[in-house]
Amino acid sequence: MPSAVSPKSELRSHIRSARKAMSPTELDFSNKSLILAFSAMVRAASARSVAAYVPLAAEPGGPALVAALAVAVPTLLLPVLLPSRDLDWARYDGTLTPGPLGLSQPTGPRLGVDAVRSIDLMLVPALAVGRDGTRLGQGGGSYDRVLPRVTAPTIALLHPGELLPSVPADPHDQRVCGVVVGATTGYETAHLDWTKGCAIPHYWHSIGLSANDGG
Ligand SMILES: Nc1nc2c(c(=O)[nH]1)N(C=O)[C@@H](CNc1ccc(C(=O)N[C@@H](CCC(=O)O)C(=O)O)cc1)CN2
Ligand SMILES: Nc1ncnc2c1ncn2[C@@H]1O[C@H](COP(=O)(O)OP(=O)(O)OP(=O)(O)O)[C@@H](O)[C@H]1O
Repeated sequence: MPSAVSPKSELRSHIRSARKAMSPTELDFSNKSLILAFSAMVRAASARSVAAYVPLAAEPGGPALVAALAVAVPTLLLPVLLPSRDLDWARYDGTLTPGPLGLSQPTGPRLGVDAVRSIDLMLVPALAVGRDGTRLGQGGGSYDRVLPRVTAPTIALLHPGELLPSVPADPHDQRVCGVVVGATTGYETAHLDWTKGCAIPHYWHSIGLSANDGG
């Protein structure tokens, strides 16, 4: 008999449990190293407009991510979940309000689903990413709708252990260009990696992005 639990939901439960099991110190090290690494990427890219997300509990980046990005770029777009599960966008203006599914959302004017077409860099939430860039998200399919609109480099932030040889994929799944994997201890820096299918912008070689062949 086929299993009632899909490979994707099995992996989601596994990662969610692993995130819950991280100690406050591990979370803090990982989140700080991710913020440092992504801030370096923003500087190297001279990015002026970044789309990101407001991390849920234990999601990579943590509670300090939004404030750190807001001082690093003039325009920070954050998602607003639509009833269709597509994402609208609004500029972060210093205020957030509770939204559905425990999300915190921006309160400014909605810019429309196409606002991400003109950004310089996108941070994408993920539970896990495969070496070929395939991304496992929370299961709403939101970023599978969003990513085809984005021409800017798309980067997922991950905690240690969440970059996997492969993740279960459906035909609709969209890939990310790169991943930043947080460090477990205060002595390490986050590891930056590039996935198959995207050209590495030349300026990022200088900050230690390693390419791989997706294998
Ligand atoms: N921080 C963040 N914002 C985001 C997303 C995301 O993955 N993370 N999204 C990505 O598309 C969109 C919202 N979609 C979501 C779909 C499902 C769940 C969800 O199932 N949440 C779990 C709790 C997860 C947790 O705490 O880690 C739940 O409700 O039980 C959350 C967001 C837009 N904003
Ligand atoms: N482009 C799309 N348009 C409409 N529905 C879609 C699209 N892409 C995916 N979906 C729907 O979304 C559902 C969830 O997809 P999936 O499990 O890949 O989500 P996810 O990428 O993990 O979630 P998220 O992006 O919200 O974090 C799929 O079963 C599919 O029906």
